[in-house]
Amino acid sequence: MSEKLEVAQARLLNLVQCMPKETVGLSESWRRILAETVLSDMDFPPFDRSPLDGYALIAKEVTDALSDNPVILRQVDYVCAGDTPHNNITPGTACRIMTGAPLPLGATGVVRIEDTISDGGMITILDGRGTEKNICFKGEEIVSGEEVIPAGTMINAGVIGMLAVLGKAHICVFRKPQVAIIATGSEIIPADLRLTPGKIRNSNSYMIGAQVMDAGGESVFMSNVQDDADEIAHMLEQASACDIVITTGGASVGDCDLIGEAYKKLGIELLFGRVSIKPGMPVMAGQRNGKLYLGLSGNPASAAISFEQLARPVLMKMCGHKTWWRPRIKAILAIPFNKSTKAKRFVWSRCWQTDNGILVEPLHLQSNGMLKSAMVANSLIVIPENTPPLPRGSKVEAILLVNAYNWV
Ligand SMILES: Nc1nc2c(c(=O)[nH]1)N[C@H]1C(S)=C(S)[C@@H](COP(=O)(O)OP(=O)(O)OC[C@H]3O[C@@H](n4cnc5c(N)ncnc54)[C@H](O)[C@@H]3O)O[C@H]1N2
Ligand code: MOO
Repeated sequence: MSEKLEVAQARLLNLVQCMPKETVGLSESWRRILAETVLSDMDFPPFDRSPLDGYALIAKEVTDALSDNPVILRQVDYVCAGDTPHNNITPGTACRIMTGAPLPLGATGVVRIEDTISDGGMITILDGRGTEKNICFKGEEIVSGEEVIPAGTMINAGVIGMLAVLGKAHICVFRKPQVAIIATGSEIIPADLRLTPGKIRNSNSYMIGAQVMDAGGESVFMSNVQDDADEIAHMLEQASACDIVITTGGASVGDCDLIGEAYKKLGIELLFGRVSIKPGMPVMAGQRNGKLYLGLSGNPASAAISFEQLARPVLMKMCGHKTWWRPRIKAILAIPFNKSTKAKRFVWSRCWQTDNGILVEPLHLQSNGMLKSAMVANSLIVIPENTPPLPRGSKVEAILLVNAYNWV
């Protein structure tokens, strides 16, 4: 009996929790998930500053200044970014100021350098309009005490920059789950070896390893093993120091499909043995002492889809993400999809925006042993169970193969 996908997902998600916390340096924090809410202990900017290279002055003195009606001021100071002003601005005076430098006391605006002429310490203002807007005010972005970044945020480039602004050189994040990856199959050889008759190179470990990293986990590559239940059990045991153990191959019903037998040998309790999806139906999950074991199909495209649907949400939860699911869109089939669908089907596809909505095109090669479509897909069409062939123009749902962090 095949488990329904949603039931299988719920069972796995119930089994795992968010990882413990650890502290990392800022430069190692990209793509990690914040485990603390970050407060600011200061205003930002920390002082009123100039957004321009120009002259700080009293704005209302130059409001009407134009080239045929210039205002002449006396320069009393000079301040670069990193300096502090020495003199206050009083009526009739100005301070030459650089971008990012603190505004002198008394200044209420800045005129850009291109709108001035400097001659012997006297500054002619040729255009003073809008001068009062040329100030970045203390605290205009962040006020002291503010909660700037909530726990659970994924640290993208913007967040990393903000953490530096706030002086957070070390931050508390959730540990990355370690995922052991074992390719099983007597036909499998490492990617760097010459092919001999009957053998194929192990592509699954590399592909699943990349999917693990994309979901925020750390891939631990174990040696490949032959179709031998004792050998598989031995490798599973070795791998069980990791947080999750994923195998590929041997998940179906053939004489050489021995993952189930290896689970039995180790006392791993089977959670389910098949899931009602195409591709990826042969996929098993087990648990021992609260640790999750996932047996993905050997067929690369099936393994990739099972990983997407079952392992990825689990890893997203363990990593501390608030959203475990990729974004979904409604789209229109650009070409027919001629197969009928019994079990829920995921179809590698490309979608694009048009003036009349989003169109989506199933890719040509969809076989469970092929990877060409997975290389170029930007989406997966989701076809519900018991759906007849779909004509061009049908409305379908698709999962976007992008990360949802900035989407919802
Ligand atoms: N009688 C039945 N036979 C099959 C069924 C079924 O329901 N009844 N299901 C089919 C489906 S669907 C799939 S998918 C496969 C799944 O088989 P396994 O998960 O047991 O995987 P294997 O047999 O070990 O390998 C399948 C295929 O993938 C190649 N492979 C395996 N490992 C790798 C790797 N690391 N890198 C690249 N390619 C790999 C392997 O050589 C096989 O060609 O079962 C069907 N059969
Ligand atoms: O279920 Mo198999 O994984 O169709 O391709």
